[in-house]
Amino acid sequence: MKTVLITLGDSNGLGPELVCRHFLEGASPVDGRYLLIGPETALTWHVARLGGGRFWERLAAPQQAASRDAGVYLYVPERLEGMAVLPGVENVSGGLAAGLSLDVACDLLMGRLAGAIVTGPLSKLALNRAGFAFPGHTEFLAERAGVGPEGVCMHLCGPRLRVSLATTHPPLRQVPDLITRERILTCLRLTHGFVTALGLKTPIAVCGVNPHAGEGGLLGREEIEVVEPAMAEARGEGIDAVGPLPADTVFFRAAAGEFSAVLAMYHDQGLGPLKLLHFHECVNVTLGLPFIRTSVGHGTGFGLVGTGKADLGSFRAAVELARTLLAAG
Ligand SMILES: NC(=O)C1=CN([C@@H]2O[C@H](COP(=O)(O)OP(=O)(O)OC[C@H]3O[C@@H](n4cnc5c(N)ncnc54)[C@H](O)[C@@H]3O)[C@@H](O)[C@H]2O)C=CC1
Ligand SMILES: NCC(=O)COP(=O)(O)O
Repeated sequence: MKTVLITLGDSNGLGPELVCRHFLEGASPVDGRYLLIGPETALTWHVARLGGGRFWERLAAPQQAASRDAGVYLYVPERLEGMAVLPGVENVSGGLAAGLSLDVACDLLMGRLAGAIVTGPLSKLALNRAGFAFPGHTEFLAERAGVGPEGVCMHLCGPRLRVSLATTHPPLRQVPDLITRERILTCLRLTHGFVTALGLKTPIAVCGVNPHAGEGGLLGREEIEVVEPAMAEARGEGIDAVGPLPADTVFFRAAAGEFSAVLAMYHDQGLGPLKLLHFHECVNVTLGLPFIRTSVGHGTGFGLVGTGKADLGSFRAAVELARTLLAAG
């Protein structure tokens, strides 16, 4: 049995609350071995508010999980012991909790003491203010896994729409220069591998960079000079890729079932449509890592913490997908 790690993410964000609700409202007995990583104070705050009981067993060292039965375990990194939590408040402590927890998780994953990680949401700003110079989990995990940001592809999936991103979190001004032939090819290979593993056989659609996919060069030349050559190379490898297609209509077609996934060129081009359709059920998967990583599609939702209004769907879907991918080997 392989361990699934669950990092609480920002200790003041929605992560700890969703973890508590997932296990308190979930089926018993627990369907696998889970190791939670983060400050216990964040969990006890929510358990008290929710009126539940303690549902985890505390471990002195995270490596101990590997020899335990199915159940829910908790490891608290030393510096997070007894840490004060301020649910709903974005501060450096929340970023520190997220960063230190992720660090421990990476050691376990790279040491093959766990097979998958489900990450609770973190604040990119708080993470950086706490001294972790990464734009998000994706880049953090890629570096710690030794594949680097160029070796991974951010992918978010829901029941009808699946979207990969050619670029992750750069400022928009930098995007065109980061869309290279190699980058598109890497994302197409990784997306193809993922949709094939899901048993999907329809083509992958590739978005244009410019309005109307450049309109034959009239509205921009990236499609002709970069995207099309990369796609031709991908097709030579047996990847069924269609496009570049105008991004204003491709998602509508994909949601209707025409494509297995859409490769979008940048964050908001792909995630706006995805979240419009699947906000409460989508899962963020990092393709290209040597282990499985899934996450909620939403962020820290500071304003919702402790109100009881947060939807649990995306978190539940993230855990379920991690388990499915783990079972598939
Ligand atoms: N995987 C991760 O760690 C992610 C982290 N973030 C980070 O989260 C922070 C906050 O980002 P925002 O843009 O405000 O996005 P957000 O997803 O936290 O919030 C956007 C809107 O959705 C609502 N919302 C969020 N989660 C919800 C849930 N489970 N149920 C119902 N409503 C929910 C919020 O109340 C807000 O109105 C930022 O620092 C961002 O970078 C954002 C996305 C993913
Ligand atoms: N909008 C997706 C997102 O920001 C995910 O970031 P990451 O923390 O998973 O890298």
